[in-house]
Amino acid sequence: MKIAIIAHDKKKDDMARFVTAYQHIFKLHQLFATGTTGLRIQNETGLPITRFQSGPLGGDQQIGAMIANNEMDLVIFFRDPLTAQPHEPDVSALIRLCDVYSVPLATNMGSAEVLVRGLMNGDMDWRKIVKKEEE
Ligand SMILES: O=C(CO)COP(=O)(O)O
Repeated sequence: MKIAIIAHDKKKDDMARFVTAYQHIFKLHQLFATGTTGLRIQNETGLPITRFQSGPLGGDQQIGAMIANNEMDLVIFFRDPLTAQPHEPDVSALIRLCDVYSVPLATNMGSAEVLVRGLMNGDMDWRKIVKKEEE
């Protein structure tokens, strides 16, 4: 599965801990991330990650493009709901595209736990069928 990992600055510590805790699962999948989040995760876990631009420089939109092309299976996006982001429209657009394409999205650690455990149990296998139908 292709998984996008994104965290706003105040949530990057949480994301680093989360990916480290579940690296036995993440290492079985293809990881993508916005620039700064990806670098941090790469440095802390050693997992291979395709990194896009930093979020404010277009990284959210690059991940959004993958969603629109049905190339992303799961998005884990630890948003900071207490800090205004200069690229808030990009953040909203990414979340909107997840809803448009029914791509599972976790915006906090509580829901991310459920999705990653679901991934481990094969609950996300329906994505393979969706992708085959598109071919
Ligand atoms: O701003 C972000 C998502 O909206 C995250 O971008 P970085 O991973 O580059 O900090």
